[in-house]
Amino acid sequence: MFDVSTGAPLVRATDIWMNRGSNTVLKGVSIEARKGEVIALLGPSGAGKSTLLRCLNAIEMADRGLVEVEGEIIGCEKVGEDYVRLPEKQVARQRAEIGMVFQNFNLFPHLSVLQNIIDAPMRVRGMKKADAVKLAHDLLARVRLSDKADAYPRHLSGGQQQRIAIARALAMNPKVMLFDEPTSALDPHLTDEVLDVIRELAETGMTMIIVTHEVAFARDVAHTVAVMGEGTIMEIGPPDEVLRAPKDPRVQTFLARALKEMAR
Ligand SMILES: Nc1ncnc2c1ncn2[C@@H]1O[C@H](COP(=O)(O)OP(=O)(O)OP(=O)(O)O)[C@@H](O)[C@H]1O
Repeated sequence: MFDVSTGAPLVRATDIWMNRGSNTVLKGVSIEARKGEVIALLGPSGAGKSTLLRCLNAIEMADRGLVEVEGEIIGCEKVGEDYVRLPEKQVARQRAEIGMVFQNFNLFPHLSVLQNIIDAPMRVRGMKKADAVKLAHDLLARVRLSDKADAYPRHLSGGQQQRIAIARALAMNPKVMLFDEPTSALDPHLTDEVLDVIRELAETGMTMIIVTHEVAFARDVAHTVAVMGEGTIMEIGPPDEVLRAPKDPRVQTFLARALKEMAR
C-alpha cells in the first residue's frame, strides 16, 4: 500500500452544509485527504455521499463551508459571512484538476474512445493533437484497452466503458480522483476489472476518494474508511478499526447489513 505517512493534506473540506429542497443533505461535513491517500466513502442510500463528492469538485455549491485542493479554495469563497461562487472561468480551471468518474460512465456516445480521451487535454489544456494521442495510447495501455482506440462506447461492455472513463479522467493529470460508485452499474463479473484498475492507481500514489458499496475492496485498498449517514460522517478511521469494530451503533447496523448482502 502507498505510504501516506508523510503526505500533506491535498484535499480539505471544512464544515460543509447543504440544503436541497426541504432536506439538509450535508450537516457540517469535514474531511481531509493527504497526498496519496485513498479514502473509501461508505454509507446507506441517501446518506449524502454523492452530494459531498459533487461539492468537492464544485459541480454543486455548498451553502456553507469551504473546499480546498492544495490550499486553493475551490468553487466559492467566503466574503464576510456569505459564500460566493467564484467566476465560472476560474471554477472550470479548478475542476480540470479534479478527476471525476461517475456510476454511469458518462462517455460522449458520438465520439470514439480515442476522441473521448483526447478531447479535454486538447480543448482545456491546449495540448497538441499528436501529444494528446500519444498520451491516450499510454493510458489505454494502462487500463488494458489498447485495442479499443477506434471503438465507440456503445460497442464496449460496461466494465470497458468505465475503464475508458478512468483513462479520460487521468488524461487531465488530475491532482485527485473522485469516484462515485464506479462499479454500481456493472454486472458482478465486470466489477473486478474496474476495481483492479483503481487498485493499481492507488499503488501509484494517486489521491482518491471513492464512494463505493464494495466493503471488501474498501478494506483492501483504502487507507481510510469513512461511513456517512444522515448527512454526517458517522465514523472515520483506518479500515481495520472502522470495519471490524465500529463504535457508532448506526455504523454497526449498516455494516452488518452490507456484509450480509455481500455474502449473498
Ligand atoms: N436536488 C435535490 N433536491 C432535494 N433533495 C436532494 C437533492 N439532491 C439530493 N437530495 C437528497 O439528499 C440526500 C442525499 O443524496 P445523495 O445522492 O448525496 O446520497 P447518497 O449517499 O449518494 O445515496 P446513494 O447511495 O443512493 O447514491 C437524499 O435524501 C436525496 O434525496
